[in-house]
Amino acid sequence: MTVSFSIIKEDARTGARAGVLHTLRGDVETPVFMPVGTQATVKTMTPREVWDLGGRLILSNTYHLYLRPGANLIREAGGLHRFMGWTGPILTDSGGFQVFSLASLRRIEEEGVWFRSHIDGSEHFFSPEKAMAVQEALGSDIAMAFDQCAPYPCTYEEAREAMERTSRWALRCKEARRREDQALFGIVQGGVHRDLREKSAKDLVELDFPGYGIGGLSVGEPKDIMYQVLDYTVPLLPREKPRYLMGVGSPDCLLEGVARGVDMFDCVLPTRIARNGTVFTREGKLVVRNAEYARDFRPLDPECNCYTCRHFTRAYIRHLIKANEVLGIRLTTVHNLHFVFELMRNIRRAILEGNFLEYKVAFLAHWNKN
Ligand SMILES: CNc1nc2c(CCNCc3ccccc3)c3nc(N)[nH]c(=O)c3cc2[nH]1
Ligand SMILES: [Zn+2]
Repeated sequence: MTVSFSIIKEDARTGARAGVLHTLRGDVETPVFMPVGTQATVKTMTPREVWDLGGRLILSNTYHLYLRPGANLIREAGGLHRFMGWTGPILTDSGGFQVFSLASLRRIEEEGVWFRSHIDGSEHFFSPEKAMAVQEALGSDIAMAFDQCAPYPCTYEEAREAMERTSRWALRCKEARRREDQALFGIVQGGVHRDLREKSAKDLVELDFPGYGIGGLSVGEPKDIMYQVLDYTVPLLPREKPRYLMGVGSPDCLLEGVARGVDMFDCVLPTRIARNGTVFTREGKLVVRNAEYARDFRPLDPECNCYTCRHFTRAYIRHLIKANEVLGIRLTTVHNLHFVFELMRNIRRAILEGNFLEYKVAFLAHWNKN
């Protein structure tokens, strides 16, 4: 068995659950936030630092690694784990989303997608079979099906076509599998249309995947629309399988997603905003590069006990960032990753202790203060 899921505790008043994702490279406590390692690195962090902060399952990307350095090179290196020095489990996204969002799209056909590389403009073809071959060369523990994520907004017809193609491609991905040591998760599409989401979930559940991605969200729709779609989509998925809300999210979205029964999340936000000098605090975001912090000798977040907050001040970190010193964005990244991992630890503890709803209300009261 490659990946299995155990539910430890289900919250009595919300859809939240605390669980364990069992993988061949170790167990992962859920709800889990997966830091994004787009180009085989969680930017500015060593694998040891990601692990020490609490990272257990990281995300990488088929599209990026296929283009550079190439799937065959990574296969020759012994696979992605050895190539990047990460011994824990890795989940790879199929590239479906990146081809549609990053590459200059050429043509979508039933067979697959022609696109131009965002790196050098060279022309490439991706299909469900190709996406599976690349993910098997990378050797990730969890591969995502090659899907078509409809943009937001889009017409009902566009959402229906993308959803139906995603279902057909999910079957092709499942049939293209060769590795026994890699799990394949299907991805539910259907835009913001309940009937399309129901059909998508039905198609994918019939294929009996070990876990399910919820795609097509966090693509520009208002947050309350995303929450509404989750309200009716999560219950369509098997209770005993993990649900992965793709591309989400900020602390408030993590809490709202957990409350609706989501187990897995990934988002570039914590690491991306860190690189432009913005950090998470209990009271919301803080843009430490702003002039107001030039003589502020407090830690980024007085309530945080991360390495950055225990040793450095806002004034020092602001100076480093203004001076383009690499240490600056390393320190903000350490803090943001600690913040999100600590949030997920607190969420899981609250579910186990039966006070998740109180924790969520209290956290959001501070988070939305300004
Ligand atoms: C940000 N909002 C959002 N992200 C979505 C993604 C990508 C998730 N993040 C993967 C990643 C991997 C490495 C580097 C960077 C990102 C999706 N992926 C797929 N396959 N399908 C989706 O519908 C889909 C929808 C999304 N919405
Ligand atoms: Zn901190």
